[in-house]
Amino acid sequence: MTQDELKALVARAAIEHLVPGALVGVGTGSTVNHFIDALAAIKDRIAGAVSSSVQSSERLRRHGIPVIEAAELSAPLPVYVDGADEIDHHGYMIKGGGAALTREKIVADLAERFVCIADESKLVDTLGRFPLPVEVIPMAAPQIVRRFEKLGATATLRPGVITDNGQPILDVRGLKITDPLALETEINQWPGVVTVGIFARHKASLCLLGTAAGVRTLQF
Ligand SMILES: O=C[C@H](O)[C@H](O)[C@H](O)COP(=O)(O)O
Repeated sequence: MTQDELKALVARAAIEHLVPGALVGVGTGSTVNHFIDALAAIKDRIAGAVSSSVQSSERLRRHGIPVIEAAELSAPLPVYVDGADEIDHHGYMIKGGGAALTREKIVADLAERFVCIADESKLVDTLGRFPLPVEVIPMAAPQIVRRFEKLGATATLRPGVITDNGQPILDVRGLKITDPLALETEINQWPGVVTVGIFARHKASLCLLGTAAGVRTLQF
């Protein structure tokens, strides 16, 4: 199976984890695009979607799936479904390869369960091979770059990319992520950081991993 077929496989499998009649939180990316397409087939069985990006909202609406603003929610979402750039054996993730990390973390924070859908190439022993995305306030970018240098890493602005929130993204290479929770907490405290793409406080509850042998379910 191709990587894209594995993504489609886990996207379809995620439908089984939704709560009938409820809203569903929807992430962003190529794997989630397959999930949105699968959602279209059962749209009468959900109340609608809370989206994490302009891109996902547009795709949801094209399928006739109602999109509800996160700010309008008065109760938690039972489930949030999203992809990842990397996921480890604890359910900790790196996200933001598609620059949607801030809204993804906001919607994930509204949900009781995070169902990660990914092909098997995303499973790693230690996070950090994928460059860590960090959304930043532009005037703070140089000092944030220097802070990463002190940690032995290199941070560069992602060329030509501005997020849905109007901010740039730094991609950080060479970072040792031995303790994702501690590193997420530390980077969150740096002035000018909007969102760091470590999802440790908002880790996956479950991962549906696409493998050549079928869907492998990891519980965390
Ligand atoms: O900003 C983008 C998101 O964090 C995506 O969920 C992540 O990049 C994975 O995307 P894909 O499913 O395209 O590999």
